[in-house]
Amino acid sequence: MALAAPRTTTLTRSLARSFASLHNAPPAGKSPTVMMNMGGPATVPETKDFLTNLFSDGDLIPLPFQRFLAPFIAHRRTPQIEKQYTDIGGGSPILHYTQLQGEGMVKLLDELSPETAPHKAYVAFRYVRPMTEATAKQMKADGVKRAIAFTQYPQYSCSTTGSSLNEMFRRGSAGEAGDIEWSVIDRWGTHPGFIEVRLAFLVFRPDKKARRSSPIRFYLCKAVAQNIEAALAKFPASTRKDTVLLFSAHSLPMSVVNRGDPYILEVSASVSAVMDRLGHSNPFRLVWQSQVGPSAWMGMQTGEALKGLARLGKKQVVLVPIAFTSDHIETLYELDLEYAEEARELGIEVHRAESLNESPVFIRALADIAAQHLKDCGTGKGPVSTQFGLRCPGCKNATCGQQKTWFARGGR
Ligand SMILES: C=CC1=C(C)c2cc3[nH]c(cc4nc(cc5[nH]c(cc1n2)c(C)c5CCC(=O)O)C(CCC(=O)O)=C4C)c(C)c3C=C
Ligand code: FES
Ligand SMILES: [Fe+2]
Repeated sequence: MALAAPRTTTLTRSLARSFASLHNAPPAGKSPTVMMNMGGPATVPETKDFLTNLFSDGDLIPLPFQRFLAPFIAHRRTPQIEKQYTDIGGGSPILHYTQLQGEGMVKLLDELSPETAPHKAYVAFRYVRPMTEATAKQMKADGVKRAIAFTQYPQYSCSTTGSSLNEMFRRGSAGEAGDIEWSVIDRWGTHPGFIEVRLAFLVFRPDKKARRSSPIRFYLCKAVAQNIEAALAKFPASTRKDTVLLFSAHSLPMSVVNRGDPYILEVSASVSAVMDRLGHSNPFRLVWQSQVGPSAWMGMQTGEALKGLARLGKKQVVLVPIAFTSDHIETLYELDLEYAEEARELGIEVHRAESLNESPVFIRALADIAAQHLKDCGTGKGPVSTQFGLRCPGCKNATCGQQKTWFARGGR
């Protein structure tokens, strides 16, 4: 079902997924926006609940006797993961950055899309507070009538974005979020940008070169590329060009890849776009990290790749997290503490490209993506993308089908 032109407004966005609302402003005249993501334990004692919720999610990890096995596995894994969260400063910063990005985004959105202003960001996490259920109830209490489910995972996987949308579908179709008209921003790893919206900004940019190049095509990639350039600058100018860019993304089990999940392709497309933006200044590879459990996962593994590069005589590496927009245990612990240290022992100098975190370029990109989405909805392009409608050819999960139909009808 196509959405009508945005008359009033409610928008809600956040990081991993968000929801924006349009037509009728809620009672206080606010325009709610929700941002959705997996979340991480903000404090160490929340680790066990986080892991229990994560291992209970059949869309992420289908387990036999899941209700019993999930708490058991979580209990066994908790001490090790608690130690990791302690080592990175006492918890995951995902909530902090998601709130910050959401607030920054809606401020810009008020300027970019005044006809749907004022906008407000909600956060809906999958495994920790604020959980999707609680956010849905809050939106109902706030009287939200129109919302955008805005994934904060740039690249789509059914185990991440798909799982969050399934959960919002379960809550929404049960009436827990109230009577909301939904639309979805489902992926944006190489978002084409918003030519019209960007134009004013580009005209006033001091950087004339950028004005005629293509920041409007790869604005997100520009944000990533800036952080790579900053990391590259830490190497001596004489050897900088020999530095290997090692893009590292969370891996996927091969069972997920082999049922036709789009994530691997989409992460690859992001890497390709970033390298285009960098003018292919350096050699690069895309590798995969954070495998869990004994099954086969997508490789090559990041740790093995570093060992291989050392064997091949490489002396300089920039590690680039490419599939998540803020710091988390995989960047702060696995990349910074584990892999970087191992690499140094192997004789490689390693610097990590910073995560997007508070990057104003990135927050601007989020606002552009939402503004363009609202505009598209207003011109009858419909509440979901064309790609969103296609299930994985190997999908046997009935909820995926119901969820896609429900969102394609605007949450009806
Ligand atoms: C794009 C990002 C991610 C994908 C894809 C993904 C798939 C995926 N993850 C697991 C299992 C675990 N993931 C865990 C933590 C975790 N995962 C991501 C991102 C993606 N996961 C992040 C950002 C985090 C950390 C959150 C934080 O620190 O704030 C964990 C918990 C940690 C641990 O026990 O090692 C598990 C377990 C699977 C099975 C999977 C694909 C099916
Ligand atoms: S697993 Fe991909 S659509 Fe169901
Ligand atoms: Fe994960």
